[in-house]
Amino acid sequence: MKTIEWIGDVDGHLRLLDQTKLPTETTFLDCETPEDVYGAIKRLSVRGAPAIGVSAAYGIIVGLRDVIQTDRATFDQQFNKVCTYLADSRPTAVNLFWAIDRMQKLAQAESQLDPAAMRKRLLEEARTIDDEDREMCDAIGRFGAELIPQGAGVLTHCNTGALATAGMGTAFSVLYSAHKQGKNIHVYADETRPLLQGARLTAWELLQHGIPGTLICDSMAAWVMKEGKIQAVVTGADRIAANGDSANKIGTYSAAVLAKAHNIPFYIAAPSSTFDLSLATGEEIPIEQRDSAEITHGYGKQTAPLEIDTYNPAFDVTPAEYIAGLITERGVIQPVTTEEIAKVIAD
Ligand SMILES: CSC[C@H]1O[C@H](OP(=O)(O)O)[C@H](O)[C@@H]1O
Repeated sequence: MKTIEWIGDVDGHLRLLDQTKLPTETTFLDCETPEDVYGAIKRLSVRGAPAIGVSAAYGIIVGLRDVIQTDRATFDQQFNKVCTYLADSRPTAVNLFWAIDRMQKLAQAESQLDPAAMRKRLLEEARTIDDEDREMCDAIGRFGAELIPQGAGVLTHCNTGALATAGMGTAFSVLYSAHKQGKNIHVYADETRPLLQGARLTAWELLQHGIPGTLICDSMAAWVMKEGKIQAVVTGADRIAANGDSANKIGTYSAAVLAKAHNIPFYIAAPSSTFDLSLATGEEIPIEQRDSAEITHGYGKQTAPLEIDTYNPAFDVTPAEYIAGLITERGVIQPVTTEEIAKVIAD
C-alpha cells in the first residue's frame, strides 16, 4: 500500500493515503488540483517532512494541466503561482521548500522547453525525488542500525515510517533495519499528543512489520527510562539548522532532555533534504502553530472547555548538545557540530 502514488501519465493525478483516517480506516484521496494537495498537507492527510516534499513535487504537476497549450511565459507564470501556493501549506518541514526549489531550478535550467515538454520533465523530476527519498530511507536504516545495541529498548516519538516518507522512513527505518538484522529490539512509541501520530500511525506500522513494540503516553517516557527499559532514543526531524539544532514534533525536546538526564544516547535520523544550512541555529526555524481544536477535541471528543486558552506549537527545537548523532543517508554525523555537518551535508 503506497502512502504517495502518481496515477497515470503526465495528465494523471496524485493519490494519497489519508492518514487522518488511520488506523481504523484505509482510504485514499485522489488529488486533481493544487488545492486538493494543499488541503491534504495542511490537515495532515499526508504528513512527515520527506512525504510533504514528495507530495508537493507531484502536486505542482496537477496544477499545470490548463497551461499546456499556452506559451512558455504563461506556463511559467502558472508554474510559479502553484509553487508559491503549495509552499504556504506548512512552514516548518524544510523538505517542502527543498522539493519546490528543486522543481523551480529545473524549470529555470530548461527554459527553452515548450510547456508540454517542460511538464513531462517536471514529472520525471518528481519521480526522481520520490525514488531518491526511498533510497535515502534505506541508507539511513543501514547506518542507524549500527548504533542500536543487541536487545535494546528504543524510544521513538511521533511517526517517521513509510507514512512519513517515500520509503521505509527515517527513525523508523533504523528500527526496521535493526529488527531485520535480528537485534531483538523493543520499541517504545510515544503516543504523541495532540494528533497522536505515535498511537495512530507508529503503533500501526510496528504491527505491520512485526516489530515488538509498546505504546506509551508521552508522560511515561521518563519512567520507562528510569526503569532501565530504554537504551537509545531515535526520532525524526523536520528541519535541522547548520549547527545541528533540530526541529521535530512537539515533545521531542522533552525526550532529549530526559535521555540526557538518564545517560541514554539520543539520535535524530533525517535525510540531507531535511538540513537547512541557511539557518545558523535552531532559533531561526519557523515553528508551526496549529488550531486549538486539536487540543480541546482530541480526535472527535471534546476533552476541555472551549473557553480555556490553549497553546499548540506543532514542533519544538532540540539543541545540538543533546544529540549524540545525526543519522543521514551519507553516514552518521558525530559530534553534532557545524563543522562536522558541513563536511557531510554541504553540496
Ligand atoms: C520522517 S519526518 C517525520 C516528522 O514529521 C512529523 O511531523 P508531522 O506529523 O506534523 O508532519 C514529525 O515531526 C516527524 O518526526
